[in-house]
Amino acid sequence: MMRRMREAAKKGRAEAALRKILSAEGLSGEVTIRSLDDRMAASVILQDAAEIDEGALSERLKAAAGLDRVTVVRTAHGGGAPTPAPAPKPAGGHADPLHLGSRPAQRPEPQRPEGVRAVVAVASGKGGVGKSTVAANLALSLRDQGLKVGLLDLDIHGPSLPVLFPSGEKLRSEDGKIVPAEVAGLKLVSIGYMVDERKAVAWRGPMVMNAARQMIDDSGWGDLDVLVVDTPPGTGDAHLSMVQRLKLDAAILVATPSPLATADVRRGAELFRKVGAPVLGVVLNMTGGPLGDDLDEGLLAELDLEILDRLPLSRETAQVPLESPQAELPAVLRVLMAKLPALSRDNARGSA
Ligand SMILES: Nc1ncnc2c1ncn2[C@@H]1O[C@H](COP(=O)(O)OP(=O)(O)OP(=O)(O)O)[C@@H](O)[C@H]1O
Repeated sequence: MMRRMREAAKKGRAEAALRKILSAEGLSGEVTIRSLDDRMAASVILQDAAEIDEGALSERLKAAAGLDRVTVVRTAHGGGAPTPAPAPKPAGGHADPLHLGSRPAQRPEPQRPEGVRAVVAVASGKGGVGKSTVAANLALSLRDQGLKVGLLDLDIHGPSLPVLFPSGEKLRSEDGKIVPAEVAGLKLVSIGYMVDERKAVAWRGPMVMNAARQMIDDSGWGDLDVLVVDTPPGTGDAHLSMVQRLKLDAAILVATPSPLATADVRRGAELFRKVGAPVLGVVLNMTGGPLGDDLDEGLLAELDLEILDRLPLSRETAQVPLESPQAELPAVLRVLMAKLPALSRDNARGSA
C-alpha cells in the first residue's frame, strides 16, 4: 500500500517535471509514465512537432525527471510532415479513436490482414481465466517452431500485452498503418501500447468497436505465418468487430475447472461455430488446485470438444515479463500444425 502510494507520488512528480520542460520548449503532447519493478519510464508523444532532436530531448527529460528511460515519439508522418487531419467522424460516432487518419473501410467479407497466412483466436467466456497467459505462451511456442508470429490484443478495457511484453515505447503509425512493437521476436499490437489506459477504460460501444476495427484493419504486420488474437472476455463490442472483419482459421477456448465454466465454454464454442471458425479444443488452465483437473464430460461430448492441454496453477505459469514459454502446449501445437497448412514447415516463411 505504502509502496504504491510512494510510486504514485513519484510518477506525479516525474510527470510534472516533464510537462514543465515541454512547455518551456514550446512543445505539447501526451505523457505516459509506467513503472516496472523499481524502474520508471516515460513515453512522450509530441503532436505536430516540428523537426527536433528526439534523442537530445529525451536525455534532457530523463535527467530532469529522474527517470530510467524516456522515449520521445513525434506523431508527424513521414519525416516531419504535418500529421494528416483525422478522418471525418460520422454523426454521433468515433471513426478514428487511434488517430491514424483512416476511415472505416467497407469489408464485404471477413479477411485475414494483408501478409498474414493464418489467424488463431484464443478466447474465453469470462475474464481472468488465463486467456492472455495462454495466448502469449502459444505465440512464443509457435515462434520457437521457427514461425513468424504476431499477437493482437483486442481487449480494449484490460489490455495485457504491455504487461506480459513491456516495450517501453508507444506504437507509431506510418502512412495510416500501426507499426507493431517487436518484443521477444513477436510483433505485438495492443491498445495498451497506444493510448493511456485510463482513457480507453472510459470508452464504450462505438469507440470500442472502432478501436478494435482499426487494430484489425490498420495494423501493418508485414509477413506473418500466424497471427494469434487475444480476444476480450465475453461476447461484447470488440468481439463483434472481430468476427465481422477478421477471418479466423481456428479458435482455442480457455477455461478453468470450475463448474461455473460450463456456460462460458458453451457460449464460446457457439459464437465461433456461428461464424464458421473451427474450435479446435480447450486449454484447461489453473488445474491441480481445489477445483480439480477436468471439465464436465457430458458438455465436452455434447459440444464435440476435447481438452487439448492442461496448465497447472503455479507461480511459473503466471510469470511476467515473458521471453520464452512458461507453459507447454504440446497438443495445441500439434493440432494447429495439422489443421493449418500455413504452419507446416514446408509452407512457413520461417523467422531465422
Ligand atoms: N496457470 C496459472 N497459474 C497461476 N496464475 C495464473 C495462471 N494462469 C493465469 N494466471 C494469472 O491469473 C491472472 C489472469 O490471467 P490472464 O490475464 O492471462 O487472464 P485473462 O483471461 O486474459 O484475463 P482478462 O480477461 O482480464 O484479460 C494473471 O495474473 C495471471 O498471471
